[in-house]
Amino acid sequence: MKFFIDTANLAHIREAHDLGILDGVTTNPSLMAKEGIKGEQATLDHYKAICEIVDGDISAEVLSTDFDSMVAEGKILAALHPNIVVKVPMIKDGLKAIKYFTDNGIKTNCTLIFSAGQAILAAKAGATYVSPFLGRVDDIGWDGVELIAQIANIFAIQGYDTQILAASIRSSMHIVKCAEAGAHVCTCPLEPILGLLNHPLTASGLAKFVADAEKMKEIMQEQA
Ligand SMILES: O=P(O)(O)OC[C@H]1O[C@](O)(CO)[C@@H](O)[C@@H]1O
Repeated sequence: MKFFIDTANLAHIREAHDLGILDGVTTNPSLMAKEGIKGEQATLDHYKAICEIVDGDISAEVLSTDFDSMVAEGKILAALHPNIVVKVPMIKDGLKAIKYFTDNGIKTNCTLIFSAGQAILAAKAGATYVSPFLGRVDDIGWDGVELIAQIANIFAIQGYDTQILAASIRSSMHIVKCAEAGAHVCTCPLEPILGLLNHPLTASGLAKFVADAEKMKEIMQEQA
């Protein structure tokens, strides 16, 4: 499973990149706004800055919701860098835009996926990625991981090339569950990724190793 970071924060992107486990980045208008990015040129410049840090797929979302405007916006985004993936919402015009981009060699990420039916439509239109929103499905009392597993099963049976990008991930355990359920990619903020590092037995085991190493150093100094 690939790891994408879900943020527009350049420091967090650098930190995840420096861990050596980062395969790409996803952003959305809310995440861009959180970083204070306003206006078209500032937005395009920010995407370019992200592309300079990470050599992997970078999702950049269109803001409009009609076919012609989405195509126009997507072309501008895709022209920024070969790694840009145009993120398009799961609506009727979005589906048509995905087909258009696919036919013109532009990668897409179909966002706002909440059902297997929506994932099938996006795959049929040729989306590079579908983004089921696992956390938001959990929020309404349904099972987000089960949705990922259902889509993974359907895509395997049908032989779809579209990759499942598990989104709206809220915890380290969500990441592990997505890997088990067959997601090709998970995208989440830095914290759940860093959370995977932690285990109390690792912490107590390391404390003992460090203490014993100190004792060994003291003995070696005494003997020197
Ligand atoms: O429910 P949340 O935490 O706002 O997450 C929404 C998700 O939507 C996305 O836009 C999908 O890629 C991600 O940026 C994010 O994972």
